[in-house]
Amino acid sequence: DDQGEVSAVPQLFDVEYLAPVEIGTPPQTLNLNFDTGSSDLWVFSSETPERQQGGQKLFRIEDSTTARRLDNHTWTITYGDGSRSAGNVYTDTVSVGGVTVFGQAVESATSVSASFTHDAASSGLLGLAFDSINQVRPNKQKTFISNALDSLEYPVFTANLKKAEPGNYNFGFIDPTEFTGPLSFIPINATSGFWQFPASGFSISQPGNASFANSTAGMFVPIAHTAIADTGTTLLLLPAALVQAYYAQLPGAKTSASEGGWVFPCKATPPDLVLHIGTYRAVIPGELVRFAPVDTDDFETATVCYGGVQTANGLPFAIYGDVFFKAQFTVFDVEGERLGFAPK
Ligand SMILES: Cc1cc(CN)n(C)n1
Repeated sequence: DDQGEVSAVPQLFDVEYLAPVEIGTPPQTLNLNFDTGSSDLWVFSSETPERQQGGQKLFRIEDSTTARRLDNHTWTITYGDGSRSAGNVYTDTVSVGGVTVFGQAVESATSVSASFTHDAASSGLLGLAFDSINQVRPNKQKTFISNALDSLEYPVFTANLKKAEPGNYNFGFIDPTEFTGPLSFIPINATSGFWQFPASGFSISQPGNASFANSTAGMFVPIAHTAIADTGTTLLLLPAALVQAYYAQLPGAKTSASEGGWVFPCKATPPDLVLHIGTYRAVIPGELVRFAPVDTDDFETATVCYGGVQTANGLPFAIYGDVFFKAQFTVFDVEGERLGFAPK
């Protein structure tokens, strides 16, 4: 029974986490953005127009003896940040950390939007949400994890992302050395195609004082919301009322039209944010909220910092992105349709 592990390498200020994927015969290794918020595996390829390339490593379809065109199938996708891509469909052999799928749908980009062109490090995405939201037509295709599931020792994958250093995704097993406390599982609602779950609100705790989080002093603010677990989103996007109440505890925090979100004085230490998910208390350390310097390119000299917690503007749900996964070890239980969280 298969098990696999791939390193998840953060890009500048943890904007995204890329992991190596082997495609074709002989294998071509591309670094892809593992995205639990979408369900398409797409790559920059020999079909991507040169004017839309920006130095990415390409999947050279003609060099793979096992690539097969999926005739009359195409795809087009638009992500929450407005980025888009589209193209043709092939099947080929795909391996991630030693887990191999034969006949995986590999979506070749014949068009990508500017933000993809300008992201030289990412050769595409590997979707880890549910098959129902795959964007290939006329026949939807399965994700890598869906195709690999029966070959895995356990029908799960895990995310262990880190601040400013590589983390890892594991396939088919839960590594107990990657987390400290007990795993707390909650059921998810997969009908949306996302890893969707309810959260009941938040409390604040002073940095490094998680026990304070459960005391009465860390008052619980009952702002219930629906969330999705999305490793392809950089930040923690929460309901405006919750974000407002959190930053109210941080002197000097304000929204900035020019920066497009909440900013605060870099010298301030943000309080820990404790998200209440069922009985689980997900502590997001304040130092993860100090996401990136704004007025200079390093924390030492910057006076204004951009928040890792921002408002989920106009979205039907909150998005628990990489800031969340840097603080919480997460088990994606595909067969059980559950999420497991643990401190680390
Ligand atoms: C490319 C991309 C992926 C995601 C998250 N699913 N976003 C917001 N952008």
